[in-house]
Parts: sequence; C-alpha cells; structure tokens
Amino acid sequence: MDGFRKIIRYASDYKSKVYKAMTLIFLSVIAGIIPYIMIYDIVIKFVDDKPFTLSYLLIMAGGILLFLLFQTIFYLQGLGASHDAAYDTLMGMRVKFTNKIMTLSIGDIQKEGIGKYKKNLVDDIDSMEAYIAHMIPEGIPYVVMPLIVFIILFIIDWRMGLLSMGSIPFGIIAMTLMMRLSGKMDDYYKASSKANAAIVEYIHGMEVVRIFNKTATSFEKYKNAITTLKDFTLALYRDSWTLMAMNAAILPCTILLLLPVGFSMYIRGTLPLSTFIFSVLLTLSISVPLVRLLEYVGLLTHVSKKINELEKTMEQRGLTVEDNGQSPVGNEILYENVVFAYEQKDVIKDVSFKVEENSMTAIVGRSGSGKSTLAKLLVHYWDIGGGDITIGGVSIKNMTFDRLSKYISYVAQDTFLFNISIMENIRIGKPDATDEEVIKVAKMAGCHDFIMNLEHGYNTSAGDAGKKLSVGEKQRITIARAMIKDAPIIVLDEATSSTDAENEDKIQEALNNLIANKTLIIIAHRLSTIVHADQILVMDDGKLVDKGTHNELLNNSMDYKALWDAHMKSMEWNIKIEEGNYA
Ligand SMILES: Nc1ncnc2c1ncn2[C@@H]1O[C@H](COP(=O)(O)OP(=O)(O)OP(=O)(O)O)[C@@H](O)[C@H]1O
Repeated sequence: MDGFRKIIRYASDYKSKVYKAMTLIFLSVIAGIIPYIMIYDIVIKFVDDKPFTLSYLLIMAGGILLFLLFQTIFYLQGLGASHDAAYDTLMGMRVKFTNKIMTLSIGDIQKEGIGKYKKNLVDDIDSMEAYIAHMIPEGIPYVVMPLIVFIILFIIDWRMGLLSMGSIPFGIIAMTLMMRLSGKMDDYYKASSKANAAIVEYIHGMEVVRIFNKTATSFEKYKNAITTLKDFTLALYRDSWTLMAMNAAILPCTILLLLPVGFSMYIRGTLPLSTFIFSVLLTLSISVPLVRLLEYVGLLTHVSKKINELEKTMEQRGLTVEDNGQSPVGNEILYENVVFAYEQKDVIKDVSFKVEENSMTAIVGRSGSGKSTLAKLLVHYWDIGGGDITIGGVSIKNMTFDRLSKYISYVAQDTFLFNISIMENIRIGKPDATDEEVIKVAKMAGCHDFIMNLEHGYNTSAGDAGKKLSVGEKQRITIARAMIKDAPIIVLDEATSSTDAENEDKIQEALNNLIANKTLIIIAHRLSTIVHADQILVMDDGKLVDKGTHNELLNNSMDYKALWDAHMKSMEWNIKIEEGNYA
C-alpha cells in the first residue's frame, strides 16, 4: 500500500484530471451494470410467466445496447483522461527528479553511476504509466463496483451475498503467497540496476574498448550482468506464474459456489428462482473488475519497488543551498581556510586566497595537486568541508545554483556538446540570444568559418558535426558558449591535450576575447600562457604553498621554479619534435 500512497501523492498534482478520469470510468462501470439489471427484468418476466409486449422487448433491447454504448464511450473517454493525467504526472516526476539531480554533488552522481540515474529517469518513471493511466482511474471503480454488487446481494439475500464471495479467499491466498516473493523481487531489481549501469558503461567506454582491443573482457562484464538479470527474472517468474495462473483462473469464477449451492437451494425451495437468477447475473458482472483488480495488485508490488528506488534518489542529500537573497557587491572572490575531501581523502587543505575583481589568477601545480578541485569548488560542484568561499562578500552556499551560475562561466577541459544544432549549443549560454548575437560571438571565438563550412552551417546538429570537428574547434564552440553568457567571472580549466599550433593560436585568441574585463581563474597546464597573470597560486598536495607574480615566484618559490623548468624542457621537446630532431 506504500507504493500506492506514493503514486497518489505524485498524481495529486494533477487532481482535476485524475478526478475526471475516475468519474468517467465510474460512469462506464454503472452503465455496465444496468444491462444486467435489464436482462434480469426480461428473464423474470419469462420465468414468472408475466405478459410482455414486443415494444417492451424492443425498448429493453435498445436500452441494453444504449447502455453498452454509454459504457464504451465513458470508458474510452475515461481512458483518454487517465492517460492525460498519467503523462502529466510522469512529466512532473521527471521535472522533480531532474531538479533533484541538479542539487546533487557531481561526486555523488559519479559514485552512483550514470546508468542508475538513466534507469530512474527513463525506465522507472516510464513503468508508472501503466499504473497511473489505468490503476488510479480504473482500479478504484473496480473496487467500488464489486462492493456495490456485494451490498445489493446481501440486501436481497445474505446467503447469496456470502456465496458470491466464494472465489475471493482463493485470490487472497494466491496474492499473499505472491507477496512472499518480494525477496526474489529485490534480487531482480538489483540485477536490473546493475545491467543498466553495465550497458551505459559499455557503450560509453566503447572507444577505449576498441583502442585497447578489450572487446572480450569488457563484453564479459556486460554479458554477466545481463545473464544475472535473465536468471533472476526467470526465477521470479517461475515461482510466481503458477500462482498467477491459479489466481487468474479461479478469481473470476465468481459463481464458483453461488451456482451449485444456489441451484440446490432453489431445488429445495428455499430460494426463489428470480433471486437466484438475479444473483447469478449480478455476480457475473463483477468477474471482469476482479480480474483487472488482480492485475493491478500484481503491478503494485513492482511499482512500489521502482518508486522506492526513485525515492532513494529523491531523498539523497543534496548540496547545501541556503539562499539569503543577498547580492554580491562586486566580483571579488575570497577563499577562506577552505578544506575539502573526496570521501575520506583530503584534497584541499586549509587554502586561503583572494582574487581581485577583473584580475587574472592562475592555479598551477603538479598533476593531482588539487588545482581543478579548487576551481570546481567555486562553482559549487561539492560542499566544502570547512571554511568559506565568497563572491562579492556573499558565500556561494547562500546563492541558488541559478544565481551562482549568473556570476560564473566555467569552461571545462572536456568539451561537451549537446546533440542539438551548433546554434543552440552556443545559445545555451544565453537562451534568449538572437541568431545574430550567436553568430557575433562565434566570430569572436573563431568558430564562424568552420561552422559555415559544415553542411547545414549553424543548423548542423552537434552529433553530425562532432565527427567532423577537431578537439580545438569543439573547444572554441564551448568558449563561444561561455562568451555569450557574459558572466563577470570566468573559470577556465585549460586543456592538457595540445592541439596543433594553428588551433592553439586560435583558441588563445578566442580566450583573449572571452576574458577581456573579467575576473579570471585559470587552471594552467602550460605555464607560458599565464606569465602575465596578476597572481599565480602554486598548489602542492592540496596545500597552497606559494603565491605571487611569475617573476616573484621564479625568484622565491622552489616549487614554481621546478614547474617552470619542467615546462621549458617540454617546450624544447615540442620544438625538437616539430623540427623532426629527436636526438
Ligand atoms: N571525483 C573524484 N573522486 C575522488 N578523488 C578525486 C576525484 N577527482 C579528483 N580526485 C583526486 O583528488 C586529487 C586532486 O585532483 P585534481 O583533479 O583536483 O588535481 P589537478 O591538480 O587538477 O590534477 P591534473 O593537473 O592532473 O588535472 C587527486 O589525487 C585526484 O585523484
């Protein structure tokens, strides 16, 4: 019943549509009972040898047809309304779920795996459709209808009332036994989650799998997940289908006891024939609702599990956001004694520094020293473990993601283009931007020429274009996206992969246009790009070990000097490689 309560709660946002569907289905149920009562009237006239005219028969036949027609019309209308309510509910659930994901830390999402969220968002929510579209509007009348029939029968003759319930105990026993299979159902759901995660990982890692010719081993993991899912599914059905079949066969036999016992009562003269016939007819009318009800009870266990999975994600602790509406004054950034750990691993250790408005700050350090993490904390990817980060005097945890996002453009190392047109990919930065604005920034970011060379220009979908674009070109599109957003603070995670010299010049030119008059934090992998920075922060093992300008650090910081020397050496290597002189 817990799953049922939860579904009702989600659907209650669309109450009026659910009520409309329920009313229509209920009317269809009532319209479906009336023909049985009319048939009863005709039969009684025959049995009791009462006179009836041809016009009476025609009116009754017409009435029966009319009510059957009403039943069909109401049912179809009700079904339409219930699907309307169902798809609105599914959409509402997806919006709630997506909003929830937005509040989770990126770390939590990575830990759980994309497959899990995909399963929640697509499969689990999809499976609610059958339930909401059919169970809520139909299930409730299907409970009410047998109840009405039982009450009528009890009023006419309590013995008939009792006998009409003859098949129900069998149904209850079978359902109870099926409910006991919930342990097996848990195994099935766990296997299903794992299979989903394995599929996503397999397809996601396809490129690596192929490059390293790991098809066999990678496929093995995927195959095992699918085989386990198959085994658990079959085990579940093997145990439940006998019960399901028994139930489906016995429960609809509502006249199981009523017919033989009622007939013997009639023979012995303790039951009038009219009452007997009426009871049989009325009891037959509830067999369909009982079967449908049975289907829903079976489904309820499934949906209950799925909704619990969803609820687990919905109850996951999100990032701390206590918006106090305070607006930052200026764009000065302050890190004060910031501490952060991934799980148990301390990665940022008591780091404090200030970034002046409209200045350029570079973060340098060995690989794994915590540069990217330090920058990502500013965009609130994770909650910090201690200290505070403020923009213009306001703590980032006191700003909603929307508000925070208005202040910062984060240009990540990995370029991510959505599978929509290039135009829309750039427009993500400013959803109300005109085409002209998009084209203007694309020109500034050095994208216009190669975009125009694509088959459909700006309307080429990134999926199709993706195969034809170089890494550098994709990077410039993401720079254009950040440029059109025009946020006052830019966080730039410089790409480690070196592109060809021409592309690199173009990226540098695009970046220069992006960062003009902005507060810039750059995670630098190539030190030559940041020698003019207003301040350079040197990170080592999560600690801020030195800070200053390039010249200051060259003179005072051993760590920076070592990084600079290593950089110069790699530059020499690059020149040698370009000249073909490897010796
Ligand atoms: N999502 C994560 N979960 C757990 N540990 C992580 C995660 N991301 C990074 N780390 C660890 O945190 C430490 C700092 O990583 P970070 O990416 O911030 O370093 P970095 O200096 O930017 O490295 P690089 O120059 O190689 O990009 C590393 O030891 C890394 O292994």
